[in-house]
Amino acid sequence: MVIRAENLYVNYGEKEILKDICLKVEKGQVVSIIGPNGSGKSTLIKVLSRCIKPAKGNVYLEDENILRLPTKLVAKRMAILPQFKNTPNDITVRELVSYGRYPRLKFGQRLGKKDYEIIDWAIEKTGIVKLKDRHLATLSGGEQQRAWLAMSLAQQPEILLLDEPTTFLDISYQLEILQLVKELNETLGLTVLMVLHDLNQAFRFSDSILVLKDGQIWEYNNPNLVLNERLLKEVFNVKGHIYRDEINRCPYFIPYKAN
Ligand SMILES: Nc1ncnc2c1ncn2[C@@H]1O[C@H](COP(=O)(O)OP(=O)(O)OP(=O)(O)O)[C@@H](O)[C@H]1O
Repeated sequence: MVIRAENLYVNYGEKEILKDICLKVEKGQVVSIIGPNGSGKSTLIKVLSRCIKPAKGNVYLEDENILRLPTKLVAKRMAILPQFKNTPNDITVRELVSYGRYPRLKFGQRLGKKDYEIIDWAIEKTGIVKLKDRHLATLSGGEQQRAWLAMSLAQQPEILLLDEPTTFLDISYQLEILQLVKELNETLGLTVLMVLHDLNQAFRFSDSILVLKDGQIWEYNNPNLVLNERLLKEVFNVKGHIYRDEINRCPYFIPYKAN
């Protein structure tokens, strides 16, 4: 397996946010983290990518404790697209995407031909060729989101951690981004962990679903086993009609409010 978390606890001040999280993610899997607002999804992504330290427990990348690995090595293997990004105003899209290559450069080394080819590949893959010379600050939220994803791809990671990658995107780009993530998973063997709010998209694009409720794992299983009336009621406080999408071979539901 590529990522393993053992008995993770995360606190913010006195408040316990994540409690006793144990999970394994196998190489080449797409795992979506779902759960209500405030259930700890972003915190889990942050602790798995060592943006924050756990109060207790450990995260392993293969068999190495992530806290003991050099930052550059972690950045070579893992790219993270956070929910909130500090968007620099004065750089172009292509410059942003090029930052993805820096973990791969040696001290003092400049970007070379191969780096620029990968930068252009990432720009093309995310459909932002026409935007590449624009300043980031002039782009719409969705366009910026694709530029950030391109930067993550330029990193050529083995593991991609995405926190709500479809925020700000219209439905067409939501599907395009998720299809792209799935394609990269299938063609490059990329392991993907992402937070998704759209449950039906999570069921469609993931091998496994990790459900968080009140900072604990409520369920971690394949979409067919995760989606049921109990999930909708106990975790999301809705009712729903559950169906099967035979084209995409996944379950989906149409929700309605309980009361
Ligand atoms: N830096 C922080 N300091 C204090 N509390 C925090 C901090 N970051 C998050 N929290 C709290 O931790 C809890 C979990 O937050 P987190 O962002 O992980 O949830 P989430 O499931 O991603 O939520 P959402 O679906 O709304 O994005 C929330 O109660 C939040 O208010």
